Amino acid sequence: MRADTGSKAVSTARRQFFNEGRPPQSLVAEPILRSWRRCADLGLDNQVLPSLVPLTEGELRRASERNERLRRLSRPEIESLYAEAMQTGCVIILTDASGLILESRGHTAFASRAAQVALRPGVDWSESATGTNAVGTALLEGRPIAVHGGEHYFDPHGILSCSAAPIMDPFGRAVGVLDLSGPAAVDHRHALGLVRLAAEQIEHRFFDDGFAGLQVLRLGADRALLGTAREGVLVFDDGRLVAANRHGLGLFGIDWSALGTRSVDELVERLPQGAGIARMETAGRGVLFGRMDGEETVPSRPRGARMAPRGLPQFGELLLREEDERGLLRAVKMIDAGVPVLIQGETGTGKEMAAREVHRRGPRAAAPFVAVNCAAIPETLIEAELFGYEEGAFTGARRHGRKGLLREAEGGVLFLDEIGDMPLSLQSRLLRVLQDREVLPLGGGRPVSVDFALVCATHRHLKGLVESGTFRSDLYFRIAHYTIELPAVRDLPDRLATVRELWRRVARDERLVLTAACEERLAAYDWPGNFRQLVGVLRMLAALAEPGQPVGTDLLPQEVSENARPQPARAASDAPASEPADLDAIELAAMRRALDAHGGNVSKAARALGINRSTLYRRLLSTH
Ligand SMILES: Nc1ncnc2c1ncn2[C@@H]1O[C@H](COP(=O)(O)OP(=O)(O)OP(=O)(O)O)[C@@H](O)[C@H]1O
Repeated sequence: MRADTGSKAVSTARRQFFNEGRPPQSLVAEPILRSWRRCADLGLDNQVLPSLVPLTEGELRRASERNERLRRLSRPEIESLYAEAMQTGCVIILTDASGLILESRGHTAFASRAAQVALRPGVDWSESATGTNAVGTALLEGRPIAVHGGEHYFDPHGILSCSAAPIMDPFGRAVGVLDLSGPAAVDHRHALGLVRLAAEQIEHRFFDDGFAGLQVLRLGADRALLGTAREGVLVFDDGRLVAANRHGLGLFGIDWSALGTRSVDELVERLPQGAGIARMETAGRGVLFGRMDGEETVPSRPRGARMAPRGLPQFGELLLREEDERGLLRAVKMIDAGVPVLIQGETGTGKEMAAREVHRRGPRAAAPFVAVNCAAIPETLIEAELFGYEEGAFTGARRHGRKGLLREAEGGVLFLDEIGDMPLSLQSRLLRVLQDREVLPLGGGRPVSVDFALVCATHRHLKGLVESGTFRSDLYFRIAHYTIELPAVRDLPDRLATVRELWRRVARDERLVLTAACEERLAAYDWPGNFRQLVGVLRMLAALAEPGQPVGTDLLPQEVSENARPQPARAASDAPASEPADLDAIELAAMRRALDAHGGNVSKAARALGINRSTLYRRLLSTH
């Protein structure tokens, strides 16, 4: 249990530990105290924050490249936590295995405060460099941890409240840390649960790439967990356990040290044969359900994740309107014919997802998809990033020069996100490349011919930018031959169905349900951050949900529950979601009212309604 980390208890603990040199008695949690001791042993002075010099842009880029897989697998979780971060004024941080911050996303106001205490990309947050902190301490302790305010070793870090979970690869190595950090003054009670769950999802994704030639067993005490991130995964090489996730190890009460030493028959009587789920007898752990990964039998992604939802048009994983689906199918043909595609839409409407899917379906699928966010790269660097440079082109240039992203997209698709933010000078250079199909690297050298298909995206009104003179009209006409406008969530024709489908994907457990009222509020909200924000909120609800206990409106972020536009038609209650006939809805509403009138006493409400207690229970709890 967490010790009382109220500021008074922590101040007393700090005084005892740092000023009086004696161990504080149960005023801070054991892991925090252990960490303080480690830092003191290293000779760190809690009042003097060491100067933490961030990596240079180039060094950080190389560190990011080395961690490309971690970043790729973490991206969906970071996207999902983004909504939470924006609502609670936090930032999401991804670090490498040593605690070096690779990425930080979220609330800009807090991000700039955090940067003042060096909580920003390129800085080392290992415990030995930065004292007790969620990232470094989670890495050393090997488990998720929250560090609030004064629990940080260094005094200036008292402004932070951070929750972090290490990300373990299938071989039990910590490959990074996911962290949610915010102001110490705000109560971030769900943060630790959210990062723990997100880290679990990322760890599960490590198994998606497959283990050629090895036997991958997916198992759980409940067959419904198979195919979700909560399933156990064990990988055997010639009968020996060589890789696993935490759940798989937990099912047998073993840890990572079992890798390489345990054999399959020490764990299960025999592996499931053939396709489908089998009951498995285990050595001393009762009956489990399991199935083997096989080419045709077991999809590596969660079951049903790609199933077309009833009546909702889809393009890959994107939910959209029928006309958009048709438009994107045409975009694949455009790419094939060498015509650039422009995708417009508000933030979070799936522009990048759409571009990736267009690439995946097109003739260039086997070649790279290179995404460049024109708004995220500093103006001074974007030219070098895009066009590459020769050795010694400018101070700080790499020894052997750099190829540039345009050439890295050779044969594939170049995705220029936020093209509306591209500086005018670069627009002319890009236009020249598109006309000549040649790139001239910075610092001279010979022009190099390039072959890539171009997909651009923007949330801005590009035509308006042309009219105001901030976007070149000739470039506009070059890239906007074929334009698609992705819809905002509020413009979708069936928002309830969209909410339900996204919930099905996010919850991945049929026992997790939303009440009808909750669904309706979600469908009625305007979602300025569109799908990204909606998916983020659904993930948060899924993290809080308990199987069999419908998630009600009380768990919705205030912003959503207060600003949902009232839906006409049926009166929604906080009873489990279903698609009731009107009579059902009326009946449920009556039951709700009776319950309210009797202070939640089911016996009294049943009596007032003239039905028996078990009928009322059943009716209220039924999900269909
Ligand atoms: N149409 C959609 N259907 C389902 N999920 C979506 C859709 N669009 C976006 N998402 C979700 O939102 C996240 C963000 O999507 P994406 O990055 O493609 O949006 P974007 O329009 O490129 O955003 P931005 O303009 O901010 O860069 C995705 O990871 C996904 O979870």
